[in-house]
Formats: sequence, C-alpha cells, structure tokens
Amino acid sequence: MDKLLIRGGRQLRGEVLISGAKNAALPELCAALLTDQPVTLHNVPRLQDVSTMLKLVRNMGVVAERDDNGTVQLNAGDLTNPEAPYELVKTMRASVLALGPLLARFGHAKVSLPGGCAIGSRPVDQHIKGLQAMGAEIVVEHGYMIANLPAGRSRLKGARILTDMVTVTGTENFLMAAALAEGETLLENAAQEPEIVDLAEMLIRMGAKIEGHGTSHIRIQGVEKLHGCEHAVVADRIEAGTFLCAVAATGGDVFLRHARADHMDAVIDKLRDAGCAVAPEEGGVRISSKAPASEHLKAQSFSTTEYPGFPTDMQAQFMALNVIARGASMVTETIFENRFMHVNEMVRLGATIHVEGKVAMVEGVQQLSGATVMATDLRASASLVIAGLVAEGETLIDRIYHLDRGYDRMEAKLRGLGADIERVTGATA
Ligand SMILES: CC(=O)N[C@H]1[C@@H](OP(=O)(O)OP(=O)(O)OC[C@H]2O[C@@H](n3ccc(=O)[nH]c3=O)[C@H](O)[C@@H]2O)O[C@H](CO)[C@@H](O)[C@@H]1O
Ligand SMILES: C=C(OP(=O)(O)O)C(=O)O
Repeated sequence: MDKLLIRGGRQLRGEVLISGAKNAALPELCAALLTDQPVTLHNVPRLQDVSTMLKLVRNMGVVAERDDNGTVQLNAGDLTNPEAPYELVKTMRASVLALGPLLARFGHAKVSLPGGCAIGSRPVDQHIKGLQAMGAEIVVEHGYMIANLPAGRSRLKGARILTDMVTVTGTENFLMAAALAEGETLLENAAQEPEIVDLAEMLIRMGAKIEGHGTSHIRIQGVEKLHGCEHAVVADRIEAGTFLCAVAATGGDVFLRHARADHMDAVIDKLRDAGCAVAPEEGGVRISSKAPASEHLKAQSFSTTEYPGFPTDMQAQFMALNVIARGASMVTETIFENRFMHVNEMVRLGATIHVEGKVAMVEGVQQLSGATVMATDLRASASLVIAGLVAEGETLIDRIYHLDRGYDRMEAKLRGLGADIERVTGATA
C-alpha cells in the first residue's frame, strides 16, 4: 500500500495547474450515457474515481478512451448492459449517478447501492423518491436499486421534485433524467454548486432545455433525444482550495492557474480574514502568506453549509490551518455526521482539538511535530498532507489510496512548489 513521506518546514512557491473537478467529471461521464452519439470531455482529471467510472461505463458496453492530455471520448451507442455491479461501485459513491441517465434512456437500470462511507451514512432515499415522482418503479433488492418504467411507458414524465434536503448528486440525477423525460420538471431546493452548473451547461450542449441552474429552482423541458457534444470540465474548486490552505499554512506565494476565485468565495473570505493575501489574476488565483502561521495567521471559525456556503469538502483542510494559526476556533460540520476522522490524526501531530458532536474546538499551537498518521477519507488525507507540510520532521501518511481517489498527482504538484514530499510505493500497511 502506498504512503506519503513528508519532511515539513518548506514554504511553497511558484505555479500549480488546477485540474478539472472530480465532482463535475463524474456526473459528466454519466451524462454521456444519455445519447447514442459520441461525447468528448476535456480537462478530465487523472484520478482513481475517474478510472473507476470509466471501468463502470465500459462494463455497460460504452466505448471510452482516455488520452494523456485529459481528453476522454465516449460512445454509448452500443450500450447493452444498463447495470452498475457492486464490485465496481463499492469504492465510489458517485456511481449512483448512473441511475438517472440509464433509466431515462433505456427505461431500465440496475445499480448497486453504494457501499458504506467513512464520513457518514449517505442514504440515496431522495434519489429514489425523486425518480419515483417521475414515474419510475424502483425496488431495492439484494443490495441493488432496480428501476423500471411502468408497462406501456417509454419515457419518464416531468414532475415537481422537492427534496427533504439539498442534495448535489440527487440534483444531478434529476437533471439528467429530466432532460429526456416527457414534459416539464421543476427541481425545487436544487443544489447550486458550480459542478451542477457545469453539468447543466454540458446537457444544454447536448440539446437539453434547462433554465435556472445555479439557483435553487431549476426548470427542465424534456426532449426526445439528446445528441453528442464536446465539453471541458470546470476547474476543481476543492483541489484549488486545498492548495490555498497549504500555502496559507506553510507560507509562500503561489499562482493557481485555472482556479476560479468566483467559485471559492467562502473559503477565500476566511483566508483573507485569517491574514492571507488572495487575489484573482488573469487565468487564475494568487495567494501569498507569511510564515510562521502561528504568528501571522488568525484562526477562523466556520460552519459547513451547501454552496455558496463553506464547503464540507474543505472543512478538514481549513482545520489543518486553524491548528497552527493564532487563537481558538470553532469548526462546525453540518452536512455529514462523521467528518472529523482527521482530528485524532492531527492530535497525533501535536494539534489541540476537542470534538463535541458537530463541533470541533481548536486551540492553535506554535508547532506540529511529524508522526506516522492514517488517512481515513479523501479530504482527511488532504488535511494530513497540509499538516505534514508544516510539521517539524517527518510525517508518514498511510492509506493514501483515499487521496488518490480524488486528487490528480497531488504530491508531484506539491513537489513542483518546493515541498519535500515523496510517495513510498508498495510499502506494507
Ligand atoms: C461526487 C460528488 O459530487 N460528491 C459530493 C456530493 O456528495 P453527495 O451528492 O453524495 O452529497 P449530498 O449533497 O447528496 O448530501 C448532503 C446530505 O444529504 C444527505 N442525503 C443525500 C441524499 C439522499 O438521498 N438522502 C440523504 O439523506 C446526505 O447523507 C448528506 O447528509 O456533495 C457533497 C456535499 O457537498 C460533497 O461532500 C461530495 O464531495
Ligand atoms: C466526499 C467526497 O466525494 P464523494 O462524494 O465522491 O465521496 C469529496 O469529494 O470530498
């Protein structure tokens, strides 16, 4: 199992290229299932979840080719097997995104319930409820969601869908299903994330009729057929935010090429309040920060909420900054019930954190000291990398397959900025 070895204490300087967003690429790969024509996606990040999704669609009969420049060509013209088996979905929650497109185009889908997840229980009841409102008959049997159209129907029908909570992949499933449904669908309480907007823009390129994406009310007029398209995946705001927090923590000056400041308002506001200089520049975002953080940065309290609020996917990385910033802070996680798995590992590095329910109380310390720690989920892994970059001495991060699921060559990018970080390949657990 690979590990990351970090020798902390170096400032980060230079330029880093931000990749396409994992959370946009995954639904967009599924959107290619909606048409029998070729779809070309550019700026697809090179990471494990994308490889898993490609394996999943190939298993359905889709022809999918990826080149070294981040372009993926897909053709679902001969899709014969509208199923997502457990073996292929167990490591990736986003596989549920196959359900809406398969059902909409083929009138049938069999998708495994995703496996357990470290950050919370993550049910898919809202996905099922919404698709049922569009006329689908869905049963959950032997760990699979088996969805069909009623006898005599060839298309889903438009519906008004009001979910109990804002759900990102739920909104994406409904968008894709509604694009091919008969009549109008109104999504109320829709997620507003930039990845939803990017997916909607791709669907519009395919001939879908969508209005209101980027707001909580999305209106879709279903069409009979969608065609192929070419689309570039939006920049990854979570990868960019992770690099912003890394530079804030270590000190230094970095230009994040392709990063979108307008997608990161909540995180950038907090970084500025902490004392970093963050500014959009032509083609990206620049951050500069003074070291040591314990002298120059002030810890920030925050609470995770849906976009445009502070993203839950940035909670762990910002906490890594708070642990070595000046003063006390309160970090509240409102989206997932178990997303503080990084806390115990940060404590092993010398952090002072006390968790009570949804709240982590952090007391900034002067210095962290390197240790062996365990990655427990994707963003927890990223937060440990940040902590390792500032800790004195060596930090060894175990189980980095979590990190590889969602970051495109992270250690190579950090090395390019001057970090002392290496992958220890094949080391035993
Ligand atoms: C691939 C992808 O885009 N993943 C993102 C997506 O996950 P994902 O789309 O799975 O997260 P949701 O927005 O659906 O989850 C929000 C909350 O709603 C709950 N819920 C959701 C659906 C449902 O049917 N029932 C239910 O109870 C979840 O357990 C969670 O507490 O949004 C999350 C919240 O921003 C991010 O952390 C993930 O990185
Ligand atoms: C939780 C995440 O992803 P997923 O929904 O794919 O598990 C994430 O990207 O932080």
